[in-house]
Amino acid sequence: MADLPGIVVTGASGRMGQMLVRTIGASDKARLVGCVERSGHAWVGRDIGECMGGAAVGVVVTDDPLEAFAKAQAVIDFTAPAATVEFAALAAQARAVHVIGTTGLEAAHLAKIEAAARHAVIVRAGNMSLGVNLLVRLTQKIAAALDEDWDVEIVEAHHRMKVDAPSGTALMLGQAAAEGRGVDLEAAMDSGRHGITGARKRGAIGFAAVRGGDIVGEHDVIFAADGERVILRHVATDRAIFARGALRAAIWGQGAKPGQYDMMDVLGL
Ligand SMILES: NC(=O)c1ccc[n+]([C@@H]2O[C@H](COP(=O)([O-])OP(=O)(O)OC[C@H]3O[C@@H](n4cnc5c(N)ncnc54)[C@H](O)[C@@H]3O)[C@@H](O)[C@H]2O)c1
Ligand SMILES: O=C(O)C1=N[C@H](C(=O)O)CCC1
Repeated sequence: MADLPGIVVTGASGRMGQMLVRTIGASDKARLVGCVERSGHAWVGRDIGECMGGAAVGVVVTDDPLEAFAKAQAVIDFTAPAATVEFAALAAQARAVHVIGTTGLEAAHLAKIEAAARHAVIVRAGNMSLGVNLLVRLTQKIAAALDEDWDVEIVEAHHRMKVDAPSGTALMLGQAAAEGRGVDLEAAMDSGRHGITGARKRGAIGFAAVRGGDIVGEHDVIFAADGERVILRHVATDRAIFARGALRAAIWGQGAKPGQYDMMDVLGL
């Protein structure tokens, strides 16, 4: 047991944090060695098992990430952009693999993560599920096969608490469509239409976001031409798919050289 990779979960009280604690607890390939929450959070100083309504598991939630990371071989991080940037530097200092699921990262955040990856293994993906990563590959292939008579639209739906849009997954799918077509996503992106928008620009890659209720995550990639449509769809019904992917990435990262990787590397897609 002691030779299994030790994992720290950041944002342990969150929707993904709790799912990760359960997934690692049930795994025979890794062990939970730490849980981090923000300072002032009611769970800090308490056993994570009891916080989640069960028996004590011997892991006390801390607000000191460096102390927690020092005991770990990997950090799994589904929190918020500012926290993730801080954790990237600390995980590199502790020589722990950093698995980043956090979305909504902007250019300045990504530059700091890239800097940390010079000294450490970082696996980052806007979606850690096998199904979505397959969909990304399919999107790239279909976009490469179809010309600009086929309009690409990405429609995503998530729960009412999600704070970023387009979703990380939608951006991965948009990037795949842009790569398939050999264009730059930033130049082709048309997101959040409103008002008198004018007719659709040829070659645009459109994004639309739905937010409501407890939707775990749904993504459609629509290729629409005159007279026909191709629609690729992924529907997540359980956050366990993201947690399983993240744990697989943490274990895979143990043998890797410093650098930044994604789930395509982990899954061999
Ligand atoms: N990549 C994927 O597969 C995937 C899947 C699901 C969610 N996500 C992303 O993961 C992130 C979290 O999603 P969620 O639904 O769990 O959100 P959430 O709001 O339920 O959880 C976030 C947690 O992070 C904690 N946190 C914030 N700042 C912190 C800090 N400085 N130190 C320690 N903890 C801190 C919060 O207190 C909270 O408990 C979002 O960016 C979301 O888009 C990614
Ligand atoms: O619940 C979320 O938030 C999710 N975020 C990821 C995204 O932004 O695509 C993955 C799906 C769930």
